Amino acid sequence: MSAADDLHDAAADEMIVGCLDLAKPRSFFLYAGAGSGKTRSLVEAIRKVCERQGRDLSLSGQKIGVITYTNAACDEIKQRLEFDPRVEVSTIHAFAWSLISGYDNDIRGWLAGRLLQDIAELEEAQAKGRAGSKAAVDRARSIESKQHRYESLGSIIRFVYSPTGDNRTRDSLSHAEVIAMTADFLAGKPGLRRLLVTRFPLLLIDESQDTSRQLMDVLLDVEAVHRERFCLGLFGDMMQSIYADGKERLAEAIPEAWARPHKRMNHRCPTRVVELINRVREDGDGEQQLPRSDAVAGTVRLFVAPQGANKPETEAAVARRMREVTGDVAWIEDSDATKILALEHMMSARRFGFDAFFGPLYAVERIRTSLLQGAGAGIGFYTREVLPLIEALRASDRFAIASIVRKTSPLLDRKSLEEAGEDQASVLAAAKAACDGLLELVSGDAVPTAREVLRYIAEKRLFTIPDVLMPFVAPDAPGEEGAAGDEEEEPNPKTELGGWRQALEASLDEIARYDRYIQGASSFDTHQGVKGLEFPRVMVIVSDEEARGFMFSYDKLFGARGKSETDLRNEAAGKETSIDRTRRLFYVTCSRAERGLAVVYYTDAVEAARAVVAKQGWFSDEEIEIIE
Ligand SMILES: Nc1ncnc2c1ncn2[C@@H]1O[C@H](COP(=O)(O)OP(=O)(O)OP(=O)(O)O)[C@@H](O)[C@H]1O
Repeated sequence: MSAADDLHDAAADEMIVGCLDLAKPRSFFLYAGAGSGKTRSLVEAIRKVCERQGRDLSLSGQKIGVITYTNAACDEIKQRLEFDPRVEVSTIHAFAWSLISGYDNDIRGWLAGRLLQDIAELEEAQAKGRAGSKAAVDRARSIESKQHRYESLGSIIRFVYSPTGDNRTRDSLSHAEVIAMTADFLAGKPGLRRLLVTRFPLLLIDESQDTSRQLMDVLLDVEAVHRERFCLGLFGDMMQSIYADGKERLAEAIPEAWARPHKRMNHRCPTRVVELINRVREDGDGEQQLPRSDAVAGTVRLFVAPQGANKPETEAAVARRMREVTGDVAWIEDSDATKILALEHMMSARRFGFDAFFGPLYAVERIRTSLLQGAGAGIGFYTREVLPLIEALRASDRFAIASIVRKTSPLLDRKSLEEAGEDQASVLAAAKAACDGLLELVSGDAVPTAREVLRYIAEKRLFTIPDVLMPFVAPDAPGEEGAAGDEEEEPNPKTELGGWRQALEASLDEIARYDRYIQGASSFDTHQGVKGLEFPRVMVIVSDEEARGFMFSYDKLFGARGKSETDLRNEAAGKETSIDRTRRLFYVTCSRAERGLAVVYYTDAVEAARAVVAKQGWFSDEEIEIIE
């Protein structure tokens, strides 16, 4: 270990600690690339503040607030701070809810307005659409469900929300609602702003490049109004902004008055990888990093393969070649030791066989982020209730079965048991019969579709059906499917309803595979899944054809294809282009590597691609190989 390297960016850390002064707070925006130890800086700065001003915090009952991107990051930081009670670490959702929970009348009013607006929009679409079509039936059901929720608002005394779990009952709020509501309340209620800055005079946000733009905008406003007594500290890296709901051009929105600490050393990557990511970043914001003086040299290779190649075989050949080049046998002998990163989720979905479920939902912009996080009531219904129950049933794990069913099944809720009175045995028998039937349904030769399972569960009342899935509980009325040749109005696949309608036709197995993927339990992953993580060996798969090319283009990033008219238009208007997005994805994935990095580039014209990549200079001639 080189102590000088450890201390290379000490000035930035000192600046951050200086900003976190309760008596004279100053907001800051940390500028630092991959592997620069941002999380470490955050934890160390908080430790110092607690040492110096912890007593003041305890006396005033104030706290240092830390907002993380994932629950895993939240737990990690809490642990590293030894669960210090003066620090409140939470995800953005939990943080937002901690601010607004209890304001039930305001929540009711906000929801009423939102539901009426949604209903009006659906009715307008209904008036324009074709009566009797699938889309019209879905819309009618959605209107009915929203109307029902609207009517029940008056009877709700206390709204509930669970940042980690799933909201199911009529008094519960969704993730998106809590975020939108908090942003609106903070914007319109000066009292709530004051409460925020009094409770959390120091508020730090990790991965701020991907924090919901609605909340980021309003927090920047709060900071501007309460600058004298509030420090907003933003940690993150704009080059690693990979979710669509983050605030674009956050760095440019930072006020002059803020401090801008800067970290330059990369503590994670080998020298060769640092060189590569510096080149990738050159045309982005130009930020350049230094490798540690004790960093290993590391190995980087770009393998060019034809688009029509057998992909699993090609990738196995790449691993063999990496073993040869590096002498590191783990490339092939330990399949879990290499992280294979598809830059686009659909590529993973096709490889793992969960695309029929994932594809239609992924196409719906509004729910994309929660889909990738495995969140949302519809997803949770399957991944946190149905699948665990089936697993427990298959294992005949009576304890697990009972605990899952007891937790959320309406069959066994207090009301049902009370109503049954003396006859509770029959209620339990009904639950058992429902479980046995479910096991039978999923044990046949043909795996049932997600919708078949949904309908079974609704019929037996085994679990409460979340609102989003309610329209699919009843069978489609005759004619809804649309006779052959009939020009029925198709449900709009861009809507949540249209997405779910298609996704539910996938087999239940697909949802199980989707779940494993989202949990990071496979050796495959993507940039989203590996955010903040590091691995010894990384294989990055890039393939425009597979990635469908509408959001990203590696051919353009590597220079094999010219910019489109849209790219040029966006560039001229100062807007983000597909090349910018692709560059950030590539940066995130490459910068995870601690030793070896293999990039597998599938393309139509192998020789031509090799020539342009060599000309671009990111990889040397020796580092580029063609795999036939
Ligand atoms: N000052 C330091 N001295 C030694 N090691 C460090 C230092 N700072 C960070 N590290 C190590 O470098 C690696 C990267 O740190 P960390 O994950 O905090 O970086 P990051 O900036 O959050 O990365 P990214 O943005 O790429 O996710 C970790 O293994 C961490 O332990």
